[in-house]
Amino acid sequence: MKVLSPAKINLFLHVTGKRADGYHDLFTLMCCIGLFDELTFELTDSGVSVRCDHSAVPSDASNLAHRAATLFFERTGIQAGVSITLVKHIPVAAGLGGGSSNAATVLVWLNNRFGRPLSMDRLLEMGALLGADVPFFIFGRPALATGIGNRLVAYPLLPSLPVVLIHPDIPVSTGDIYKSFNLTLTNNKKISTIHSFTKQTPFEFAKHLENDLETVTLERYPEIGAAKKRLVAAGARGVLMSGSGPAVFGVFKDPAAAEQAYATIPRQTGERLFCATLLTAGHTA
Ligand SMILES: C[C@@](CO)(OP(=O)(O)O)[C@H](O)COP(=O)(O)OP(=O)(O)OC[C@H]1O[C@@H](n2ccc(N)nc2=O)[C@H](O)[C@@H]1O
Ligand SMILES: Nc1ncnc2c1ncn2[C@@H]1O[C@H](COP(=O)(O)OP(=O)(O)O)[C@@H](O)[C@H]1O
Repeated sequence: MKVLSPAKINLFLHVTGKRADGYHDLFTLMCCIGLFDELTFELTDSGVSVRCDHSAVPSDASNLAHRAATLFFERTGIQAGVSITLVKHIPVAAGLGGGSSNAATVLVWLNNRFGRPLSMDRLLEMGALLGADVPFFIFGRPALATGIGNRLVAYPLLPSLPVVLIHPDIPVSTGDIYKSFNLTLTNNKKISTIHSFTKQTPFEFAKHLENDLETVTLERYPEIGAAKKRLVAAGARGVLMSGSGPAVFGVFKDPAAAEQAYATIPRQTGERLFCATLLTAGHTA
């Protein structure tokens, strides 16, 4: 049984506070895009195993797909196992949520396969134990997220536009970026502006695309700013880094403009480009 597991982008990401546990509170708009990993499931009598073709992704019990399946069997008490084959197409540690998406896909698939022993609320709770982005992928629709990214409200007003992604070949650790983030640099001006954006506010690409974590990454990795400039030069209506980076995306007015940009943007060594569409109608894991 083959299932697709999508990437996400953050159309805005505001860091609104730092919590006692070291995590950061966010206000972010997330949407899946049509760039997918592939998971194949085979049910077994017992045990969990994961095979993954990507050298930067573990195949042992630390793989997020493995952790998700183990958690599912532990929490439900179901006596069975699963063998998962994972083919990665989503760049790893890119700010595109690939591992979190895989974990969500596993939880939702197993839950459906075993007759839904877990409610949506339970699934969301379990997802949050695996990673801050996992609940969003379980939720499955464009969403405004608060808390550490786990309190979700559907956002229905995103137009289904195409994006071109550039993934510069730079290793970026989400934890490191948050650790270096200076809350006071970005926070003061914001709180009222941020809270005026609700699920009824139409999204304006010229106005709302903003990611506080760029204050860390653009300074540290000039390649990210340079990639944004190439997207602008190729005609993007707006450009932004996704999540903690290093992937950046440009939003284009139609598929032809995106394909033209994808074909003509000059590539740097090691970098990968992708064309994908915002999955505004949601996706099913
Ligand atoms: C930045 C975002 C935006 O969507 O995405 P990515 O760049 O990872 O895709 C998320 O906040 C990342 O979510 P996720 O990648 O699931 O984070 P986790 O594995 O839970 O956390 C990795 C580390 O980042 C820090 N962290 C994460 C989330 C958060 N709201 N505040 C934090 O300070 C913590 O130090 C944590 O140990
Ligand atoms: N199934 C998985 N897919 C991708 N990365 C995984 C997976 N399981 C564990 N990881 C690890 O999680 C880290 C973050 O990967 P990923 O989810 O792709 O990035 P991001 O947090 O930037 O969205 C990587 O260091 C990777 O080795």
